[in-house]
Amino acid sequence: MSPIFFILITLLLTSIVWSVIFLMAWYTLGKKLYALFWASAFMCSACQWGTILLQPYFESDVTYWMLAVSFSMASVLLGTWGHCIRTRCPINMNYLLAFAVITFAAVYYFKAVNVHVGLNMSLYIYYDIILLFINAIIILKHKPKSLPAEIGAAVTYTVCGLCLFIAATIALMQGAQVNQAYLDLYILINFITVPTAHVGMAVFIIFIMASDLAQEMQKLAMTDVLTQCVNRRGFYEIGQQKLETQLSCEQHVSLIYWDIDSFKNINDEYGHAGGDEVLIQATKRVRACLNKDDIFARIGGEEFVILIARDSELKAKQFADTLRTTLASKPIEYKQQCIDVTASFGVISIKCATTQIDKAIDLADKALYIAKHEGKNKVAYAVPLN
Ligand SMILES: Nc1nc2c(ncn2[C@@H]2O[C@H](COP(=O)(O)OP(=O)(O)OP(=O)(O)O)[C@@H](O)[C@H]2O)c(=O)[nH]1
Repeated sequence: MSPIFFILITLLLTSIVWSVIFLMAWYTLGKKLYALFWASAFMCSACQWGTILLQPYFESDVTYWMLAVSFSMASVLLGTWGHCIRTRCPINMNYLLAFAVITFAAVYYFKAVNVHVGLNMSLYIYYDIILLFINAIIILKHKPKSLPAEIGAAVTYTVCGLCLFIAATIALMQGAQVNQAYLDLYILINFITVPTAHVGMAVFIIFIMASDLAQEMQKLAMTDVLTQCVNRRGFYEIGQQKLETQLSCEQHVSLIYWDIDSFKNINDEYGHAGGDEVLIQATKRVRACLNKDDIFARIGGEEFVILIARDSELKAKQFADTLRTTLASKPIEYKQQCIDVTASFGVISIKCATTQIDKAIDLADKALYIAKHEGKNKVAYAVPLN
């Protein structure tokens, strides 16, 4: 029996296994739609290898070829669709579908109407190659800093695309009729690279899903459930890093420590649920005033810190007063009742990138203590940390 038969059997079985794995990943890892697309992509791949294995049983060579071609194109298209969904890439899938239909029609034309072996063997592979390159770009471009799994997947897609490009070009070089020498070379390159690329792509996609999950978990571990702010642990982890980057970008950095005034009284008057609602609404109001890069953390019951960077020292200093007036501007509604809320603020300017964030928090906390002692609903400034 030809070794190609065994390679095809291996490809068929591994495609089925990958499809089942992606189906299970869809079920267990939060029913992400893109996992379903990848499961279908590998199922189409299995159908493609199955069709090739069953070639001797087809009465019409055109039917056999067009079926194998459609499974190959569907597999790459569904895989790409999955990546587009995961990365929220704005590519209009209708264009890729239309491109697939045109390629399919062209392959049919050169297979059944005006026979040209080189073209009917290579055109659909060129379609697959273009999609593989698109995949690599989508995966790398959607975030400023790609995950190692994404880099690995993009490299695998690119290498696979390049190998297929060589194989397709050799197939095309046959011209209108079969050329045995080119055909043998095509088969050699194809069957050396396809199994490795196949396994490589599947493993990297699984690795991407695991990395996404790890990132989600890490985000959850650093998020306060009630207010959706960063929690104490998260602030210590990202605050220091942020401080260094912002100061190196010549930004003016301030740390604001604030605390809702007489929160115990709010709890006593409106109950714990009322207190929780105040925390939620107050943080929403504050968040609406922040820039995208500011870090907003809840580090205690009704105590928060914000690390901001502004292009002038005055803006960075005055920002706490904007927050104070915003919070006090109107009462918070809770069960048809109005709760007046104010907060006190301690602010410290940080000028040196090596400043330890916990030292800055300590000094801002001392300033907050002064604001409380001066009658609450106030902003107090600590001596800047040089
Ligand atoms: N509703 C609610 N209350 C909380 C939460 N965490 C802490 N608290 C309450 O917040 C209150 C904080 O009270 P204090 O530390 O005395 O502070 P305060 O009443 O705001 O007084 P000042 O800070 O001096 O203005 C306590 O009664 C805590 O039980 C929470 O997640 N939800």
